[in-house]
Amino acid sequence: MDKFSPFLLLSLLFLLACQGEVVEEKAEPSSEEKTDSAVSLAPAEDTAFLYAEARRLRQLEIRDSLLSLEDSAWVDLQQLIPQAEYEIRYATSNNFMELQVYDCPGCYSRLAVAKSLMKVQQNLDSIGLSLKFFDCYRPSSAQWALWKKTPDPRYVHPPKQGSMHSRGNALDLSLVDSLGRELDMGTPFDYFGKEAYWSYTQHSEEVNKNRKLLRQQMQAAGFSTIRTEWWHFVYKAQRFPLSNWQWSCPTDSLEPKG
Ligand SMILES: C[C@@H](N)C(=O)N[C@H](C)C(=O)O
Ligand SMILES: [Zn+2]
Repeated sequence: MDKFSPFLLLSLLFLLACQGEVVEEKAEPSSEEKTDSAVSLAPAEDTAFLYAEARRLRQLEIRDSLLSLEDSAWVDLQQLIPQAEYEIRYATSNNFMELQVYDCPGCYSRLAVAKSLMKVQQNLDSIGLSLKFFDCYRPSSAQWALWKKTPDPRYVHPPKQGSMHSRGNALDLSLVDSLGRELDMGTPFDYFGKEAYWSYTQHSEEVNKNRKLLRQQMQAAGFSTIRTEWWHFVYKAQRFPLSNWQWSCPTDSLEPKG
């Protein structure tokens, strides 16, 4: 486990104290248990509870520290929106490149953008749905790689101008139900064709309803769409500078790409 802050340690001590009270209420121990009592610790389930509680407090602490940063700070969306799904496709070979582009998965945005996404997720919580992220911040170098494969501005933003993803302003995402199943949006993510356009009229009622819900939720939180990709959303209130910042990867995830 990570280092504990004094706050966290105090919380744990408090929890341990409470734990003591509960133990006293338990039935008289057997003679065998009495013999062991000098060395016995809390039962396994109590220890698991303490660890879970310590983890929860640590997550709250991380979340609060991220939320106190400046609007342009890079923040990890998995820390701020843990209930969402994350399948960062360019960290796998399951994408239109058929190649792993990122060394490891990461879903980052600017803090201002993340705060709006938190509002979207909060609304979705009340109807049993969640966001599912396919791509978030994308370093400029990765945008060049995508452009080399598909130099078509309808589907990949020219890297010379810079993608909104490389500003930390854009996200590629969909919706999932409470079992993590994607809602039908008519095409897969990164389907480069007319069926992915907002204007395509031949989809089923179900697809139209799902797309409308996604667009309404995102627009209400300050995001705009682009004509050709139902999954791509851009935060409008601020336009951040282009970046080639790279998130760090756990050392054991740095396996050869291919
Ligand atoms: C490549 C696709 N996922 C995407 O994000 N396209 C937009 C237009 C971009 O490259 O910024
Ligand atoms: Zn996009």
